[in-house]
Amino acid sequence: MGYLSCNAESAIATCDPYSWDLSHLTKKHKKNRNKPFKIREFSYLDLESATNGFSADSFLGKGSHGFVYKASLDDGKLIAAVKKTTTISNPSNSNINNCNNIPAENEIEILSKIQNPGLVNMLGFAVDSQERKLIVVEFMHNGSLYDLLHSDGRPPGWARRIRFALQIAKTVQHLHASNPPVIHRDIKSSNVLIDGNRKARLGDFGLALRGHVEDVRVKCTPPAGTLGYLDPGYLAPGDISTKSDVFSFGILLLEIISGRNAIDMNYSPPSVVDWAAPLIRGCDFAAICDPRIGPPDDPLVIRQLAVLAARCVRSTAEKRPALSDVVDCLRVVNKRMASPICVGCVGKSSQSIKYEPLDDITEIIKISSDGSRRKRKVSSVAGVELGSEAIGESKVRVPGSKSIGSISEIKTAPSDSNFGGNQHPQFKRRLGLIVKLPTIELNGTYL
Ligand SMILES: Nc1ncnc2c1ncn2[C@@H]1O[C@H](COP(=O)(O)OP(=O)(O)OP(=O)(O)O)[C@@H](O)[C@H]1O
Repeated sequence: MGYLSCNAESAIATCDPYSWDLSHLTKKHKKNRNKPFKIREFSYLDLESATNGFSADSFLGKGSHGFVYKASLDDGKLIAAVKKTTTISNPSNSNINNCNNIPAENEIEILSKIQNPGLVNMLGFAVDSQERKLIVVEFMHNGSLYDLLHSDGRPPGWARRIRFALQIAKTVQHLHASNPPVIHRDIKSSNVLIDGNRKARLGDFGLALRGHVEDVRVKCTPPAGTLGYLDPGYLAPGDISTKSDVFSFGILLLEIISGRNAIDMNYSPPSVVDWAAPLIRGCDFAAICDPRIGPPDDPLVIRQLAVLAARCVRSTAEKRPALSDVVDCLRVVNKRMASPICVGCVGKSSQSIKYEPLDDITEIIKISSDGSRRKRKVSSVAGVELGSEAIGESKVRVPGSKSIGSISEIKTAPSDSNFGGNQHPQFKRRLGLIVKLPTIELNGTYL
């Protein structure tokens, strides 16, 4: 069994043109930075036997690029998850400057350079006889946030939801603050996994980009992401920025608050943004709360969460907050959750409370309280095929939206006068099918 042993700095020094800027790390992180992390090269046979021949019993789930299995390695001392990709590797794709790395190659390349307690870290990899990559990552004992939010089991309460949101925000902030920055591009609840300590970790770096936005490699990579979470302003390679992750995080936050899918045909409108926007604008914060748990006791908590989500999904990327601001805000909310609330507030609906203006957000909420939308475009998903799933009829639920892989296949549809004149063309074509992204236009802002 081979080992590729390196610590963060030497890994970067040897495999990468960038140097790893550690200046932003905390004392604790700095202590860990010299701790080497090992990327092991497993043999295919090891993984085959560790998963009982990739048996149904070991099967954990299916993604757009392959299957995930639970593996028992090192005589049962190491429990891991093995991601078996279905995409055959093309040797010409493994070039470090290639803009169209297949997800498995990309994930290995990025995760071999970054390790963080907030990530589903890579332990190693293997290659099968057909040159397909298998990625071995830390096993997450408590499944995905998607399953936690959308399964029939007991739904998580507010304290847990806010903790999860804060943990993920901190991890994404860390990625964005790295040198060079890492843009995840596929933040969504099925890529948030819950570990044995009930901590939310971010996984699936198949679409992630590591580099500065002006780097050729980043600049020439086609847009990618998951429908429902994808920044509507991210239409061309050059549109990429960390703010696209902020948009996806905003959708995730709305999902955490409401317990509904990013796109759900059982709701009208199906897009969580279109659905939540008028309610937040009308200060009807209770209406966006997951009905299974109702609003939090402290109405200021839901107000701050809702307004934060609204800021993250603004259509103008520059107006969205940076992840560091998101972390600050969630820290305040998290602290508030832990502190005793004012007795007089309990039981009142959030609408009956008089709010003190917080900051510029108040202005966002005031834009329209009657729910009317100027320049509004009706949002829906029509005849979209995502992986093996076909969505098109109403009453169809989208079970954990699948990533649209490095979507060189997605091309802006030919301009159509009905949808022209808008800064974000609304329609995209994927494999000949028309995909309409969920967007709202209200004088250039979402809310
Ligand atoms: N490290 C892990 N530990 C435990 N379960 C995992 C792990 N990684 C993935 N899974 C399970 O396998 C499922 C599929 O994961 P995968 O990352 O391949 O796809 P996805 O995120 O659901 O979809 P997509 O590939 O479109 O992003 C997850 O939803 C999760 O239930």
